[in-house]
Amino acid sequence: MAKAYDHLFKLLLIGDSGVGKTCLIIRFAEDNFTSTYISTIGIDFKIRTVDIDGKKIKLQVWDTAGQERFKTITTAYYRGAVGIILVYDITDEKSFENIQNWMKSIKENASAGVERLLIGNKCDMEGKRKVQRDEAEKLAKEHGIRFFETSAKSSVNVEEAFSTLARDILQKSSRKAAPSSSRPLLEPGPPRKTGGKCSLA
Ligand SMILES: Nc1nc2c(ncn2[C@@H]2O[C@H](COP(=O)(O)OP(=O)(O)OP(=O)(O)O)[C@@H](O)[C@H]2O)c(=O)[nH]1
Repeated sequence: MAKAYDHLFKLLLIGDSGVGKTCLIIRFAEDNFTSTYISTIGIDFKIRTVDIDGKKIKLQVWDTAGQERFKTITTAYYRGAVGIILVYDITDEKSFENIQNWMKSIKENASAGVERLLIGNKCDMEGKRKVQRDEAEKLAKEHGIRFFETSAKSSVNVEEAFSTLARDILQKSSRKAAPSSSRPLLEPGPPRKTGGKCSLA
């Protein structure tokens, strides 16, 4: 029987407790949202297969608990991920400041070539915004990664963020598989654009 997918990518979402990691995954995998907050215990995952540039990509998306007490369990999952999404909440300054710590955690625990992406979630709450978009853009640029403002609630940029990460991983893996005359894996890629403006002002 033909394989149901061409590639399997393991993705991981990390970030402070309450920023919306679970909701982003539920929006992406099930196109659903609930405002009831049930904090993740340890780790969980959901699956969705997407079509990227004619390839079937099965995304296994791991949801980690943001609470400090689960750190030993969650960091054990970093190593197997090919992509990590760092999430903060645009209405919570502290969650943005902590992105530096989450970056450090990736450096300490993830595989060297892991593809990263930064998300500022809850962009439907413009009136309560504490983190300016340009601050986050600057941070993303410093780390050479892409950035999206999303809303799991209003379904803004969620699809775009996940498929952009999947596409970047796919392109990286095909460059890796290509003959040595092609661009080396570690050479910086083309300038990285950040995601479109969160349309909910
Ligand atoms: N307004 C708004 N609320 C959101 C959004 N995403 C999540 N929330 C709410 O924020 C709260 C926390 O969401 P979760 O997805 O459980 O947060 P988490 O990051 O998984 O939290 P932990 O499991 O504790 O790490 C819930 O009450 C959600 O309904 C969003 O895009 N907009």
